[in-house]
Amino acid sequence: MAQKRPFNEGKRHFKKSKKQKTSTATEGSNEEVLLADIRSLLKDVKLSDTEAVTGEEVAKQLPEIHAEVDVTISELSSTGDGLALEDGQVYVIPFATPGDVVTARVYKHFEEESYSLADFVKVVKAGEHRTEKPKCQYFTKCSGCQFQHMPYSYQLVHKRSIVEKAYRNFSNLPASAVPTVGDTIGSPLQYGYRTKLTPHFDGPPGGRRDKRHGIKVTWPEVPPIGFMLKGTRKTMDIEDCPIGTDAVRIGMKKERKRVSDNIDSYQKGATLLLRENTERIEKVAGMIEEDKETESKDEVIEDRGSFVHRKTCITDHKAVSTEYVDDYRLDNPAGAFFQNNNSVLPVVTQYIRDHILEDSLQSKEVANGSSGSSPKIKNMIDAYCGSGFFTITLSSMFSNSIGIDISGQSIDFASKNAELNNLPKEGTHFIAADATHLFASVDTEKFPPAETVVVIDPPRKGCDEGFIRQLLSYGPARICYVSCNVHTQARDVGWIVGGLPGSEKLEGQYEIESLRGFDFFPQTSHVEGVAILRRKAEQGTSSNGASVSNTE
Ligand SMILES: C[S@@+](CC[C@H](N)C(=O)[O-])C[C@H]1O[C@@H](n2cnc3c(N)ncnc32)[C@H](O)[C@@H]1O
Repeated sequence: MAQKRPFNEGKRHFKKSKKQKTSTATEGSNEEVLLADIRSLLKDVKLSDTEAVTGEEVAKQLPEIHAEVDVTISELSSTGDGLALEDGQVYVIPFATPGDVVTARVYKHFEEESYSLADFVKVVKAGEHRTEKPKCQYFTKCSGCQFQHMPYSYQLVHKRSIVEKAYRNFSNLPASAVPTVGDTIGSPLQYGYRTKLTPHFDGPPGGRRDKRHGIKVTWPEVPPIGFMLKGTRKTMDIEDCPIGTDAVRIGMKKERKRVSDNIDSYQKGATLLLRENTERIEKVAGMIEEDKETESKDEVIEDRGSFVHRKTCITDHKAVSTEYVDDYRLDNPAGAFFQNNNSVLPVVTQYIRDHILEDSLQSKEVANGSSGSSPKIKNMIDAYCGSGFFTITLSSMFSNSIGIDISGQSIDFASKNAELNNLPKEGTHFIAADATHLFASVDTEKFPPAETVVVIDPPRKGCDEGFIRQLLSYGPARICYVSCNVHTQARDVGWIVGGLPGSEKLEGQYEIESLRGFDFFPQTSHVEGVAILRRKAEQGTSSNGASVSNTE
């Protein structure tokens, strides 16, 4: 049992501060995001009396490494950790909530940056947001989830603040340029939502050396198969993961058994794929009851109105997985990127449909049922399109679309998906290339910027400057930027609105119309950001491109 010890008690647990090298954070990384939160928490801390008197920085007394301290959590960081401020040092402790008093075991000091990393040991006194019984037996050990002990409503409130802070800390924009962040839209499923899990196992001790020397690798025992043990590089054994869908959880049990039974056939560690696959069958009377009776242990039957969804788990990276978003069918290479929370996808696509044209002449016409002139925005460019998720689910709104993705395999599937969903061939095109080459391929006669919306959904690192520069030169009427990393999204949106360094003439063309998070990842600290931007009206022109008279 960890010993309870109030913070700062007992000198033997403290050591003199030594200068340590500061972390080398990259843009949008966890370290950088955490540092921004730490700096803002420290900002209000006044200099200690001694510092004020001597003008010298006095070496701080910090707990010895591995010492246990009791601290009070004052806030949650954007990385999902509890932050406690004690004597000018911030303690970063996972699995804690604001108001908690927790015992934590310190394992690393960053003295220049005035923060320390610590493992969560136990709750001494629960804060008001620690109300939920975690559904997973591995919670606080596995590194996958951070929030199972918090009510879902509070998770959403916290995720809104993550979006707010991202734009405050990383967009470089004045507060006046950032609209009020909307409430986070929740996921219909808060557990049982992940359609893909990738547990792994490590090779046996000495396995690499044996392999190098041509010796057959031997396994003294079946290794732990699961996810990372929090705060370590070790894999922990995980039998079940309640954020996975039922089909994926069934697959996990089967795969674990298969690997255990065949461990000697592996020469090294491996990552396993568990990807849900859906077969949609038209429902006939009595089918559900019949299917439930004959339902095998490997499948899950779901009643979807006029259809039945038969769900199974794919483990072969090269197989094709199918899922449905509303009535759109999306096929994908099972091992390639596809959104992981199917339950929230109809919600986000409907939101984008409702807002992508807002404020334009077109949306007013649609709302009034009038159609004096032809709709203004007719085209969509889907940058970082993967297997065409946005092109396909938004296709009813546009007559022309073009998608680009660096993965040739995803582009092949995007074309197949367009066909599967009956998108018009002449109006739908996909290119396999780096997104930076996108605008060179866009025919501005077919895609006039004033009649085009660009949807951007890049990987976590965001877009690069080259892409943003070309986007600004092209100048579409509207931009919808979707991202699983709101920090790099904030940086990129900052460039789009405020201009890139050295591109002064492209500054100030855009304004942010709306910003909000969607909870694609319940129980974790991740949030998906959706930012809608519009091109500002040029002088003498309204935002919808119509001429504006200067006379009343
Ligand atoms: C977050 S995924 C989005 C995919 C798709 N929009 C969806 O929702 O399924 C990001 C995509 O960016 C692609 N990608 C990564 N780097 C790229 C680049 N430099 N140019 C174009 N596509 C890129 C990846 O292949 C991946 O499909």
